[in-house]
Amino acid sequence: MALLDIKDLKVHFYGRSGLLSRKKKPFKAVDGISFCIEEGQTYGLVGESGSGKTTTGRAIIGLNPLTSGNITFNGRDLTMERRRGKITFDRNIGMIFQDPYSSLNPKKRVLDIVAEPLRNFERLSPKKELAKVQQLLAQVGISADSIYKYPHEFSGGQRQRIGIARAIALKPKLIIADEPVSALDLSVQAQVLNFMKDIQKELNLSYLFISHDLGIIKHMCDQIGIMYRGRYVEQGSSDELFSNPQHIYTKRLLSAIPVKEPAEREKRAREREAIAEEFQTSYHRYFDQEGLAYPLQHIAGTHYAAAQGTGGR
Ligand SMILES: Nc1ncnc2c1ncn2[C@@H]1O[C@H](COP(=O)(O)OP(=O)(O)OP(=O)(O)O)[C@@H](O)[C@H]1O
Repeated sequence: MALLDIKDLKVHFYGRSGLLSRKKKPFKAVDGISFCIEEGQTYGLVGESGSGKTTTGRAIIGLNPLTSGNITFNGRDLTMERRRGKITFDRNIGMIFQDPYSSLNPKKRVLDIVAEPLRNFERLSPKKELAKVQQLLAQVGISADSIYKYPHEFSGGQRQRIGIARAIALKPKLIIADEPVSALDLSVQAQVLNFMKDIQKELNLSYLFISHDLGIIKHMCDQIGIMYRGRYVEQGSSDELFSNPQHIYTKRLLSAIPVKEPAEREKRAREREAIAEEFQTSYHRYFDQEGLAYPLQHIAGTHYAAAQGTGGR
């Protein structure tokens, strides 16, 4: 059984449709996505800004209410438990946020930041709590004497490590990492990503890795879902999606990845032109009149169709 099983997840926000209108029109931030994450694996959610990636992550962790759909995690139906008011947050799901500069409270010491989940879920004596925080900091490569410092005294990469220490404090099985390195310099990005991989092995963690950067997604993820305006256009293994994309939107995203070699750059520019032409001529096959991606079963031969047992390659 998968560690996390998401079925037909919908998160709609309600706002007024116009200044004079009383009718509330739903904004479908997430509109029926399904995927699974296996233990120890990394699942990447990719898409342009506003495609619904963060909303999906927040819904899974319990920060956004679901409109409909089901979340089964670690053998438990979280949707049902939340509906009955039994739980809001599951201690087995941690979160790493995008911006280590704003996600750590500047007024709190490292000790209080990292100890926060422990204080919410475990009642440790001050001595045990101190030892635990020191051990967590050692695990992420921050010296134990940093506990009384404040976030501004650290570099961006160090702050993200402190965020990771907080995320792993309760030994979660799943971490939702929402653009965890996009606010960092390129050289620091690689360090933090490799560190995330190391700690994944050490703790047998699964990641839901949210990013708009396909290069990073390729480096990190086993399975990938491509989102567009709240829906999936395609999902599959990292190898499949990068070597044989099916949906025109995926092809467009891939063709936009920068390349270093001048000869490759020319080839890529030609591919981009061909894809732009295909996009114009076959748009109706992939998108409805409002420009929304068709539910994927409608596209013959996609990875998604195969995964749903409704046909496919
Ligand atoms: N609480 C809310 N109320 C109304 N609309 C919202 C709310 N939260 C998110 N949205 C809208 O839902 C859409 C999806 O947002 P979301 O942040 O999930 O996208 P994203 O793919 O993560 O983009 P980004 O990479 O820019 O964070 C956006 O249009 C956003 O404005």
